[in-house]
Amino acid sequence: MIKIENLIKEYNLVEVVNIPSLTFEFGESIGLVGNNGAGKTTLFSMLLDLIAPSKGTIYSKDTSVASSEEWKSYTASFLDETFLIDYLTAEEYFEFVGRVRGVSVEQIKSQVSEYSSFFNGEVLGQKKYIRDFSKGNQKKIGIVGCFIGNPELVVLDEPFANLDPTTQIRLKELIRRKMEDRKMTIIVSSHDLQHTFDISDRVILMEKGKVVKDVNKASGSFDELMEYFNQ
Ligand SMILES: Nc1ncnc2c1ncn2[C@@H]1O[C@H](COP(=O)(O)OP(=O)(O)OP(=O)(O)O)[C@@H](O)[C@H]1O
Repeated sequence: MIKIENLIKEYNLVEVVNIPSLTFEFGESIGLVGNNGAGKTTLFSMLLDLIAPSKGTIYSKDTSVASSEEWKSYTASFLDETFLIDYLTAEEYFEFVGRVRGVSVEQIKSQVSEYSSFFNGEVLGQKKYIRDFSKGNQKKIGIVGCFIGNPELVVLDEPFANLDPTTQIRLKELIRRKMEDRKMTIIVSSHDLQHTFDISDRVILMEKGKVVKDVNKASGSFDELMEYFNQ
């Protein structure tokens, strides 16, 4: 579904991403891990055409994301709270996102209601603007907004950060449920190795802009990744 070719991003002549070749298959759940500054967010930003690569191309369904808008119709992402519209209530935001994705108001309401346990009573019916929610609840709104309309590709940057332990566990269940029928590709970056391993078919480890490990959960082991971080 996603094909990365000869991708380089430089800032001030320093390479922060250098990925010669990488593919993500449709229906895969991919975890992206790596220490601070490894290049995870920069990679996501290029995948979502928020920044331009210095060299190379990212293809989504064989079309370059930098030269077409086609991928936007089946892709949803939440990198941080700047992706939200903070002067809307949560309900207004979901309605806005749903309308953009061609989902009817009734369907939006019904889809959003599926996440009531994830929201834990703190998001719906609060009569407050997104900017007035806590960071964790803003994150919940952003994550659920991604799933409205069941896009084919979901990109989440550090979705576990700022969430309380109960919500982290519920998020893992939610992602696993979403992946059950393999009709979605999910790419998640995280500093939480255990959570990443729990929800991913494949874990990719980045270091200084490069992919240094690409572990398939079926054949690789969690210990293999832990060893890297224990050095
Ligand atoms: N606009 C920019 N100008 C200069 N350097 C940048 C810019 N954006 C990112 N970088 C650098 O690129 C490198 C990769 O940053 P990036 O945010 O992608 O890492 P990350 O893996 O997401 O890190 P973290 O886990 O801390 O969020 C870092 O060294 C960062 O300082």
